[in-house]
Parts: sequence; structure tokens; C-alpha cells
Amino acid sequence: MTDSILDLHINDGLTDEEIDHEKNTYGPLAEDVRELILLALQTRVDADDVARAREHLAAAREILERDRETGPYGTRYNDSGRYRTWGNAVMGLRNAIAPIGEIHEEPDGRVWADFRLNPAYEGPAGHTHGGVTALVLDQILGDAARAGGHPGMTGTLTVRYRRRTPLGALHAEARIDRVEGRKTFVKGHIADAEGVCVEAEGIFIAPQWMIEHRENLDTSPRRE
Ligand SMILES: CCCCCCCCCCCCCCCC(=O)SCCNC(=O)CCNC(=O)[C@H](O)C(C)(C)COP(=O)(O)OP(=O)(O)OC[C@H]1O[C@@H](n2cnc3c(N)ncnc32)[C@H](O)[C@@H]1OP(=O)(O)O
Repeated sequence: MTDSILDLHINDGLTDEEIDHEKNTYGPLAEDVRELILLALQTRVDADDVARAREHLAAAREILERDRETGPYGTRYNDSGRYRTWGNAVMGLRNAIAPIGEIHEEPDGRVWADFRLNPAYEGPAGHTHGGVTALVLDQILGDAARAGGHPGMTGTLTVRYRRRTPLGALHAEARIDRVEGRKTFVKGHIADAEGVCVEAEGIFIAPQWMIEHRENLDTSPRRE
């Protein structure tokens, strides 16, 4: 173990039942917080009602803080090969800002997700923030590299914004273009119902520590 990423790659020994229990407990909490983020943006109730709502939120925070972790979630797995990246900013089950619920991996190497971006992801008025589409593409392209057996860190991500990306229903997909030694070149895009909005090419590079620990890495399709 030579890298700080590996230090957060932990078999926590949970049973499948315990993982399911955690999923059913903390997943809905993240959903509630996601709804609260939107409500903070959109509510029009008056100051008295806001003050009352904040009292309830303070009470909820007091309960949740009674027993908590303080650091990042990292990657956790168990003996049956269930990997959890629940803190991930794009698709972490316990992360209320993560916009994607599930990323699908096809046998032909295509990786894709259908998702919705609500107004909390706004950049130009009524449209998606360019940093958010880049965030999603970094994940989807990185997942295509990993799912194809070539996990790596993003070395370069080149993003071309072809036309404005609306908020609402979107589709992202990616696949490996070619592999050159430790470098994997991946191409992908985000589209709305009218077609492609943003294209990206990523170069994912397997650092030495990742190659050395390859057999322990999360290339399994059972990630959740
Ligand atoms: C145990 C847990 C494991 C988890 C395993 C699963 C991971 C599965 C991910 C899932 C999906 C995640 C999706 C989100 C992915 C991020 O968000 S990752 C976070 C953002 N990226 C980073 O923080 C990376 C920071 N940079 C680095 O760590 C290092 O610079 C790199 C990129 C690993 C390269 O370091 P290095 O291995 O020392 O590279 P080096 O030996 O200098 O060069 C090797 C080759 O790459 C080229 N190269 C070097 N840097 C670059 C670059 N930036 N751009 C292009 N080419 C470059 C060199 O020219 C060289 O090419 P050749 O001469 O061989 O042709």
C-alpha cells in the first residue's frame, strides 16, 4: 500500500444484508437532502415559515451528528465483491449532489446513463453549467476505461460544447477509442432529445501504484 487512494480502498467486512440495510437507510436520506437543495432554491414561503423549517432542520442535524464519520467515504468493498463508492460526486448513493443514479455497462464496452439535471445545476440561465457537464463526462469516460479493463486517473479531459445543454432529461455515453500502453483514450458525449450537446475525449493513465495493485481494483460490474 503506497498511495493515499489505496489507503481509502477498504474491505470493511460488511455482509450483503448489512450493505442492503445501509442502502435502505441512507439512500432515502440523500434523496430527501437532494429535494431540500431544490427547495432552498425554489421555495416562496414567508420568513416565519422559513424560520420554522430551519428549526426542524436544526433538530434533524442534531440527530444526525450524534454518530458520524468525518473523512471522505473512499471505496469500500466486502468479501462477496460488492464495491461502494457512495461518496462519489457524480453517482454516489449517499451523496445528495450526485446527479446520476446508475451507470450502465454494456458487453460491447459502451457505458451510459440517463439522468435529469434540475435547476440546482444551472449555469447560463435555464441551461446546464458547463462544469457540471464536464463533471459528468469525466465520470462516464473514466467508467468506460475502467469497465474495459483499463482503469486510470484522468490525465487530460478535452470538452467541446457544441450547443447549449438544457436542464432536464439528458443521456451520457462513452466507449474506449484506443489503448496505448498505460494510456487509454476514451470518447463520449452528452445529448438531449435533439442530439449531442457536449463531446469529450479523455486520456486516462494508469499510474504505477494502480498497475501494481490491479488485481484488487474496482473493475467489477458489481459496483453500487
Ligand atoms: C485502489 C483504488 C483504485 C481505483 C481504480 C479505479 C479507478 C477508476 C476510475 C473510475 C472513474 C473515475 C472517473 C473520475 C476520474 C478522476 O476524476 S481522476 C481525478 C483527476 N485526475 C487526477 O487527479 C490525476 C492527477 N495526475 C496524476 O495522478 C498523474 O499525473 C498521472 C495522470 C497518473 C500521470 O502520472 P504518471 O503515471 O507519473 O505519468 P508519466 O509517467 O509522467 O507519463 C506516462 C505517459 O502519460 C503521458 N501523460 C502524463 N500526464 C499526462 C496528462 N496529464 N495528460 C496526457 N498525457 C499525460 C506522458 O506523456 C507519458 O506518455 P508516453 O511517454 O508513455 O507516451
